[in-house]
Amino acid sequence: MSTRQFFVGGNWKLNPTSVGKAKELVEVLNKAELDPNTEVVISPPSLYLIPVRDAVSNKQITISAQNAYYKENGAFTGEISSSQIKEAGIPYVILGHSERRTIFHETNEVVALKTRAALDAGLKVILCIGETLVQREGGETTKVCEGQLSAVVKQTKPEDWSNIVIAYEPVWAIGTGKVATTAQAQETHVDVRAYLSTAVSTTVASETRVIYGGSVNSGNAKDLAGQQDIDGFLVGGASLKPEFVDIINARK
Ligand SMILES: O=C(CO)COP(=O)(O)O
Repeated sequence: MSTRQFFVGGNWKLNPTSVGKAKELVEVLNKAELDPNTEVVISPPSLYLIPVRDAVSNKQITISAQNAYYKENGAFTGEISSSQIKEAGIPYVILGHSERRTIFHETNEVVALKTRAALDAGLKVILCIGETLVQREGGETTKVCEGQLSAVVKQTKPEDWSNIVIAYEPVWAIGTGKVATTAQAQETHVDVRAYLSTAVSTTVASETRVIYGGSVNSGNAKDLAGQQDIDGFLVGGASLKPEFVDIINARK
């Protein structure tokens, strides 16, 4: 097994519907017995970042924003910046989630600029990549993931990668109940490492955590977590349920 620490993130997306419910989710985690070897990160909507930060009592759990703009300040109505997130004591930001790419039209280049800005502000980045069903069926998975990564490679130096976790999230598996098979996920993770090895360095390829996202639940997490190149998960729907604890403990 590698020295890469197992990482489980809960991407709450635009959930739950009140700060009280957000605190209830935190309470479940505060009381749970979590595998001390897993890094646990929860990502509430921006408005709940600070109350959730304050509600977390288990030091093993840290917080992530779900997005950040690449400008530090200015006339950008509706945006928040990485430096504001950092100042609020939030260590992580998710960037390039497929919902941002698809619904909000974020290009590879915009995601790369956001990554650069987040790293410059001192945040750690959960960088999401992944192909659509049409792209997978067209045999383009590797090409698509490499394109998404190469835009970020252009904006970064090898040393930046210790602050990046790559989340491979095939779009066809997100929120659909169709999880990638362990073989499909493992194969793409190997391809991601092969790409990093040539585009950045062999050290970055072997040390960067590559986690999987897309319909992960307590029933499939153990099998996926047993794969050599799957270093954890980014969980959507199941991170809002008590089974999130079982996913955190998938390697226990
Ligand atoms: O998008 C995801 C995590 O970022 C995955 O969502 P689901 O776990 O709901 O499929």
